[in-house]
This record gives sequence, structure tokens and C-alpha cells, in this order.
Amino acid sequence: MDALWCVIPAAGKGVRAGGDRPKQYQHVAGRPLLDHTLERLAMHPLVAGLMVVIAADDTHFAAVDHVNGKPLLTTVGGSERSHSVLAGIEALPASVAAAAFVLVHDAARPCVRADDITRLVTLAGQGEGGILGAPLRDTLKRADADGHSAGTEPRDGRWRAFTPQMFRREALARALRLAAGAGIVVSDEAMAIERAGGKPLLVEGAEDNIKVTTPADFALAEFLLGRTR
Ligand SMILES: Nc1ccn([C@@H]2O[C@H](COP(=O)(O)OP(=O)(O)OP(=O)(O)O)[C@@H](O)[C@H]2O)c(=O)n1
Ligand SMILES: C[C@](O)(CO)[C@H](O)COP(=O)(O)O
Repeated sequence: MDALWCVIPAAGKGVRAGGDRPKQYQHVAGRPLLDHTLERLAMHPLVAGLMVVIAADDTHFAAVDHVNGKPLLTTVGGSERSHSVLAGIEALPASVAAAAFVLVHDAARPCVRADDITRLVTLAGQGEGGILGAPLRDTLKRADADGHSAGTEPRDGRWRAFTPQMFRREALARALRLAAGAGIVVSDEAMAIERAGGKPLLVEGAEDNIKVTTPADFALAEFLLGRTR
């Protein structure tokens, strides 16, 4: 499998995280969250380059053109994550063929494991792409307006979706444009592919591939990043 370019959506506001700057620029283990994510991706032998998607009014991004010897490009994102991902896909170098697989990985997921990326690329690359995720392991409740359980949802066959998500460049761009054209805001790349008739492979990854979303997640990310194994 040839090395793949990775699109990193990093144009969010981080509203749920709070803080004096978007969460991707808040420090974890002494460095901006985004730096951890970019370094982890750039260290992977199957990653060819990084396309970081930043907000039009971003004043925090530290402009660099390489990370760990891998080229780093930037482009401006949009109002929704899916818009940012499409912008990143469209801004990839012309050398990235239409049929080439690309990875999409949240800037807010700094703890992704290298062997999970390898397994995703290896397994999902045998078909038309796929995603990292994990089967639901907790009982799932449906909440009512008063914060009480209104019932228990079926758990069998339910997975949590993580990133990276890996699809062919043009197929993903087409699916994202289709969803946007229908006024649908997809919450991940796989949703766009599913709507377009695709069947993304589910590849089980480590549950510690957390998405830093709320203030409490920063301490967990700090612990996970500080692990020696
Ligand atoms: N318009 C957007 C919205 C989100 N993202 C990115 O998509 C990833 C996952 O999104 P999420 O965790 O929801 O980040 P935010 O949208 O920033 O968080 P919030 O919803 O709390 O504002 C993040 O790396 C975020 O920077 C993006 O590139 N463009
Ligand atoms: C893409 C994603 O991380 C998969 O779980 C998730 O859908 C992002 O959702 P968010 O609301 O944009 O954080």
C-alpha cells in the first residue's frame, strides 16, 4: 500500500471544551493538542503528508511546512466539520490520484495508536475503505426531556465511530458534495459514503483513541499521552 495523505480537520471552535482558544490549540502535556496529533500522524510510515484544515480567522496555527519530514499543507475550512473535510480533500496536491485512498483524522484525537492506523489501512484498503471504531460496551439509554431514562436502546451491532476514516479521494469528495447538496450535515465521512451507497468496513481500534471534546477530556488525554506503552 502506498503512503497516504491525511486530512486533519482543525477548524472547529471547541465550544464544548471552553477555554481561551479553540481546544486544538490548548496545551496537553506541555504542547498544543494539534501538535500531538500531527506528530503522531507524521511519525507513521504509511502517512505521506498532512493537509491541516484551519479556520479562516485562525490566529493560533504555527505555520510549518514539514512535520517529521512529512510535508504539511494548510487550507481553510468551513462552518461544519464535513465542509472542512471536503475543503481539505479538494486542496490535496494534484499528485494525489482520484482513486488514491486518503485518511481523515480529527485534530482532537491525539492518542490514536500507530498499529490501529496500520490495521485500518491494511484491512480497509482491501476494499473501498473503512473506519476505526469500537462496539458499544455500555447499555444505551434514551433520555427524555426531564433527564430520565425513557427506555433502553438495542446495543447489538452498534459501534462508536472514531477516526481515521479512510476512503478514495474522489469517491469521498463526491459523497460529501452529494450530502452537502442535499442539505445534510454528515457527522463523519462514513455517513456520506453510506448515503452514497457504500459500505465502509468497521475496523476495531483501541478505546483510548479519545476525541477531546469537554474540559474533563484534557486530563485523560494528558494521562494517555504520558503513557510509556
Ligand atoms: N467546522 C468545523 C468543525 C469541526 N472541525 C474539526 O473536526 C474535529 C471534530 O469536531 P469536534 O470535536 O466537534 O470539534 P469542534 O467542532 O471544535 O467542537 P464543538 O462542537 O464543541 O465546538 C475537530 O478537530 C474540529 O477542529 C472542523 O475542522 N471544522
Ligand atoms: C468524526 C467523529 O469524530 C466520529 O466519531 C465525530 O462524528 C465528530 O463529531 P463532532 O460532533 O464533530 O465532534
